[in-house]
Amino acid sequence: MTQELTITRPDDWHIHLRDGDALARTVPDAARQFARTIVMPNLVPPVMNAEQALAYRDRITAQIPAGRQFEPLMVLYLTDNTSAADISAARAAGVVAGKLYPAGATTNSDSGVTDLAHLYPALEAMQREGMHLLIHGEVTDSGIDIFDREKTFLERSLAKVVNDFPELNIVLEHITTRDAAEFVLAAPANVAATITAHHLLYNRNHMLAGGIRPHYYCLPILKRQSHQQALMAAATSGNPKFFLGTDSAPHAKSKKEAACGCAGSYTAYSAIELYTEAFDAAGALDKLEGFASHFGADFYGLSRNQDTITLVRQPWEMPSSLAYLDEKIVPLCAGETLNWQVKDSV
Ligand SMILES: NC(=O)N[C@@H](CC(=O)O)C(=O)O
Ligand SMILES: [Zn+2]
Ligand SMILES: [Zn+2]
Repeated sequence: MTQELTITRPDDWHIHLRDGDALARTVPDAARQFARTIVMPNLVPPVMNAEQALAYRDRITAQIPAGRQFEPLMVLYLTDNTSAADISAARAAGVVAGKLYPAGATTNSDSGVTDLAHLYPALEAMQREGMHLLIHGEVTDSGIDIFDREKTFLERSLAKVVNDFPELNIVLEHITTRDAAEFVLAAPANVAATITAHHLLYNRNHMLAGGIRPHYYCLPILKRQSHQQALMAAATSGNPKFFLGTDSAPHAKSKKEAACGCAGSYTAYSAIELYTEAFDAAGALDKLEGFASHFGADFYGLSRNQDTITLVRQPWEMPSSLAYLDEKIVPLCAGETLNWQVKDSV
């Protein structure tokens, strides 16, 4: 049995750090493991131009613990009104990607795109400037069952975007279905996907059987076990189209444990340990480094990290809650025993 595993330091290609006082929790948690993170722009109000992205980046970097190397990579929130000029200005400011939220699909997506046709000038500019397109891939049609919204998005929208922008680098974020994994596999090399730790470890039974467990509630929602298995197969396949994106999405305890709870699971506290747990269970620890530390950087055209982290098999208990804003947040796997731990990480 492997007792210790040293890998290139990983990056997180999809994270929600939030803003203001939340950054004191989220930035140190992420920086403990990751060298770089792709920072989601769904703030209130969203990060819609270069100036806002730069100001947000400064608020994040102010929270990096002394002595840590951590680079937030900024993302523009795309709206119906995002212009080619907005894209050029963002690119010039170092923004690496634009994020497509179909309006109403998820947390803070009200300003998102109502019709893809509105986005075509921005997508043309992104393709020209070499800026990546990141997608929350779900339809918002209330007539479509929530468990089918990702699959329907592939058919109704993604196929057309991939076809119309052959030079645009596209990341289908936080995939949750066999259909999405197959779509990405069949697509050209400019289409990739991130996979979360929770979609590898869990399926909808964990959320709904024997009681409703709100901390597993995230979007796109957990699917049936056969989809979980397909995601595990994709993540451990060694195919560089699939890489790590935690989608760690903090919501305070009272907002999760509520009659109408928020969508999002907080995994940043121990994300790499959760992924290691999943890869270990699949007997695929040798595939973790590519997925967590190489393929994302390669897809973004960035150099791989030079330093390493070491994971040790040493059981520990996830705290039942953590300080967050002026209350608490419940990390995924609260109170449970995890087998893997990052060595010397504090
Ligand atoms: N994943 C989630 O359930 N929630 C995310 C938004 C998102 O990534 O869709 C959030 O910002 O809370
Ligand atoms: Zn999303
Ligand atoms: Zn997200």
